[in-house]
Amino acid sequence: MNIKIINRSKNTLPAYETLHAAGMDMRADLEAPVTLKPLERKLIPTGLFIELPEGYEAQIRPRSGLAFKHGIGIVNSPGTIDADYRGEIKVLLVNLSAEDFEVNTGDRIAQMVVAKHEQVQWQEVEELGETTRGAGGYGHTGVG
Ligand SMILES: O=c1ccn([C@H]2C[C@H](O)[C@@H](COP(=O)(O)OP(=O)(O)OP(=O)(O)O)O2)c(=O)[nH]1
Ligand SMILES: [Mg+2]
Repeated sequence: MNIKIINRSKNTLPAYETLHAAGMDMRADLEAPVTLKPLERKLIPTGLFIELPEGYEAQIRPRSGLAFKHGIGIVNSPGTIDADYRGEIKVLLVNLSAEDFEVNTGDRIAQMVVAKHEQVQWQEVEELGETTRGAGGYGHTGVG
């Protein structure tokens, strides 16, 4: 499917890095390099603006390589880009390592997955359907 995009960044458009990749890598678009100190979070601009069709969202997800090698995560992971959002897509990185982490323009800082979603209407009732699980949760089936 085609999705309208405005690219005001210094980077090429986000792209799937492999044939069947779910996510397109997103690159930082900065005036100057940004340093994230340990436990610091910063909103990183991408210079990208998109127009998703109704019924679609874009999820901004972390990259596992950055997470594993440098402890870099996304605070609100997965970030949600609404179909009616017309602002710049930004990525809220956090440094969960003990070392400073520098972000430069062009660095692949996150990945974007475009997904379908439903919008539901509530049907308010007094009782819900019975199940074997019932209200059990938070590990009630055990760990082993
Ligand atoms: O990682 C993200 C998450 C959100 N957004 C943009 C697109 C999204 O449509 C909008 C609002 O995001 P969200 O609903 O998660 O934030 P909110 O705190 O509920 O703000 P709002 O009251 O504007 O909905 O911000 C981003 O650019 N990056
Ligand atoms: Mg919101």
